[in-house]
Amino acid sequence: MNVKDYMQRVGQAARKASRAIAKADTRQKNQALNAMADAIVRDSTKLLAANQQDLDAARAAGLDAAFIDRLALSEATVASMAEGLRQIAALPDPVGEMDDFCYRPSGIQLGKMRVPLGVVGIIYEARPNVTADAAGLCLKSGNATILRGGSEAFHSNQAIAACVSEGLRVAGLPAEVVQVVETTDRAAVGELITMQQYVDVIVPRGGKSLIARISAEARVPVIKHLDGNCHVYIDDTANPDKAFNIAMNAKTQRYAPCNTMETLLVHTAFAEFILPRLAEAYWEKGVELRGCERTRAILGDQVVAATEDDWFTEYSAPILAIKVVKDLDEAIEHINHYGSHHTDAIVSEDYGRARRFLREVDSSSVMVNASTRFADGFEYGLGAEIGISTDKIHARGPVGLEGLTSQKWVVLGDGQVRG
Ligand SMILES: NC(=O)C1=CN([C@@H]2O[C@H](COP(=O)(O)OP(=O)(O)OC[C@H]3O[C@@H](n4cnc5c(N)ncnc54)[C@H](OP(=O)(O)O)[C@@H]3O)[C@@H](O)[C@H]2O)C=CC1
Ligand SMILES: N[C@@H](CCC(=O)OP(=O)(O)O)C(=O)O
Repeated sequence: MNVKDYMQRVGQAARKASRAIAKADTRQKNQALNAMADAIVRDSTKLLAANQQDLDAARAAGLDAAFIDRLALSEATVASMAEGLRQIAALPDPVGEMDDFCYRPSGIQLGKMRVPLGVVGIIYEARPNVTADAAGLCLKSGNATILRGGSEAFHSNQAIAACVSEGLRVAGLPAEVVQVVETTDRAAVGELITMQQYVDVIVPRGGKSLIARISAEARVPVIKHLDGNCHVYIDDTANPDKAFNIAMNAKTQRYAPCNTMETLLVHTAFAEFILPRLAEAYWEKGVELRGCERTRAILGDQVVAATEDDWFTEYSAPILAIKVVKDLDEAIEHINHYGSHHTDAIVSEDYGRARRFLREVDSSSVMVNASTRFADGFEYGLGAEIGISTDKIHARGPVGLEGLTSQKWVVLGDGQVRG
């Protein structure tokens, strides 16, 4: 396959399809979403067989447990993919919503209309459910999409793509509204991020290697969905049970997701009290601890000495960095310096400190007395999510339908001219 020619054809077709989907009515889009869900349920055996092919290859390649966990489909996850599409169908259609109308002194009436972005290219990890979620959200928000999932999920993604195509066909929409790239060649990513004439925005979901390439080569606007180096800061006013439960859940509920805590910060006046209880529970779950000098003084040599690199690291694994900090200022400074502007939480009963944390930590979700694992489109009531934007533009944090649209100005007059 000549990847350049192939991607040019994909881009051209997406641009054409974006015009059709932008004007499709809500009933037609919902029909497509429900038909996709029906096809996924009907073809679940085929989807699981395709996924098994991917899993066998991933295991043979020695990929780790967290990776396999992301890649694996089960009857339950296939059912929830279909359910996700039905939930997207049930959400209000944002396209064409008009608001903020007012009269200007000139007599014109001014407001805003919500519109699709156009063609959205999404590059994501080997997690097959993203194919269905992203296809559904882009469709409902009136966008055409080009999906490039992780190569290890190739067979699963192609099987899901067949169900998506069927849904589009049943609703009489062009098949090119959702295209799943049919090659694992990374040259396709290079094309996707430079086709300004066909692609309006790129959503890269991934880690360091993807970030490096996007930063160096992208010519299309980007909404970055990058790594999650998330923190929990336990203040000395924290309720001990809340602190314990949140710190455990944020690290151990699942190790791979980007909203999992990677560094725990603890106020110096609370460290001797809370750290031994936490460490025991982490060790029981097999979590390796890497700590600053003070942490090691409290917990002993079983804690590996943390290096400067640890504070920057997203382990995506049962490893946790721990740092004892002097006060809230040091915690905020640490998070803003070493973090990835994804999701950070404070555990505190002090209203003023909690408010400062919310205001001063520069991350897409800031939380008080809650686990970072809540940073998720479904948990936030968006139905599903494209991912978690670590950018600062209109789409920040979990991105759903609204994040896939923008607004244009609408002017209503009855003959006014500018004097
Ligand atoms: N903010 C968010 O919403 C999310 C963030 N993430 C982050 O993603 C990371 C985990 O995912 P991981 O599996 O490591 O993801 P990777 O970054 O390895 O891969 C993600 C996608 O990017 C592609 N890719 C990676 N490097 C390149 C490159 N140099 N050129 C072209 N394509 C490239 C991959 O393709 P290929 O298959 O060829 O490797 C894959 O499709 C973590 O850091 C996690 O926090 C994950 C999910 C959501
Ligand atoms: N928002 C999702 C996580 C998204 C994400 O991080 O994906 P991944 O890194 O592939 O596990 C959740 O909370 O499960």
